[in-house]
Amino acid sequence: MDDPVLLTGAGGRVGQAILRDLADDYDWRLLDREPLPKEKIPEGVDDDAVYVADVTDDDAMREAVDGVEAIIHLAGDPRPEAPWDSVLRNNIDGTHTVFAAAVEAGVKKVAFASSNHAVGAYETDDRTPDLYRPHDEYRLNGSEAPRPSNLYGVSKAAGETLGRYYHDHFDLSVVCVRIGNLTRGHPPWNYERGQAMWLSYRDCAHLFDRCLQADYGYEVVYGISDNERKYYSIDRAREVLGYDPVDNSAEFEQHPKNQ
Ligand SMILES: NC(=O)C1=CN([C@@H]2O[C@H](COP(=O)(O)OP(=O)(O)OC[C@H]3O[C@@H](n4cnc5c(N)ncnc54)[C@H](O)[C@@H]3O)[C@@H](O)[C@H]2O)C=CC1
Ligand SMILES: O=C1O[C@H](COP(=O)(O)O)[C@@H](O)[C@H](O)[C@H]1O
Repeated sequence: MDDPVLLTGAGGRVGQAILRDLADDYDWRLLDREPLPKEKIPEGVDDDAVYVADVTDDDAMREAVDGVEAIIHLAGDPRPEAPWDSVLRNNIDGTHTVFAAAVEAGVKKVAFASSNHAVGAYETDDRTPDLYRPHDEYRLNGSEAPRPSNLYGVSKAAGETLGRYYHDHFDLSVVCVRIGNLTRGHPPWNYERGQAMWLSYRDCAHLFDRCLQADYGYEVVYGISDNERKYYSIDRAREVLGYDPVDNSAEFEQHPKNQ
């Protein structure tokens, strides 16, 4: 990719996982509403490529996307318990502003950070906890309709729909990644749901790298490692994006203290 890539929410966990492995692979433009401390900015990223801005600010977003080839849009309120006023502003309005600025500037593709919480209500009482265990064969594959767990999940489903709209009407390539549970170093201990949807840092960076490199129209994929316990299929991410994860939460089943 010759032209810059804009990373919104660059100072957060997902943004930092991406930059940890891909710092040297792209001409990054980093955006976050919080000023990024030095240690969060990779060497080689100039000060003028770092934007302190809110994604709901139309003018700031217009400036940030000018000349950009692709966007990884992560900025937003990531809390499953986030209240409506926050997800409405940061997640829905912010995502609309990013997509609108993208099409106006002729950006080619946007990878949008959606969430497992867009589909959390598939985890019904009769399916759980078996759903989280290796023997269970139930799979969500990305073609199912959203069934949000909470208002945060509603905001992610809205982001996916905005992506569909901007793809269908403006030919923007959009991939919505329903990210599972990004945890550094190992999956969450004593949390079967978290182990089933674990996304390791290196698989996260690889997945978003594939989102930048692959050709697609509009896609919804799951962003998890190749966990034995999975109830999200990663087949579509493999087929369309060439995603080839290396981690599996089963390799970390026991807390080191209990081994
Ligand atoms: N960490 C995870 O396991 C998962 C994360 N996601 C999604 O991935 C994205 C990133 O999540 P994390 O890195 O975990 O969150 P985080 O809270 O660590 O990072 C989010 C970053 O976005 C910035 N931000 C928030 N609102 C903003 C706004 N209006 N304008 C500009 N910047 C803003 C924050 O300052 C922060 O640096 C979020 O959209 C979240 O919903 C989805 C599923 C799982
Ligand atoms: O979307 C998100 O999902 C993960 C996993 O959800 P959890 O309810 O099982 O913890 C969450 O950790 C993350 O903060 C959130 O953005």
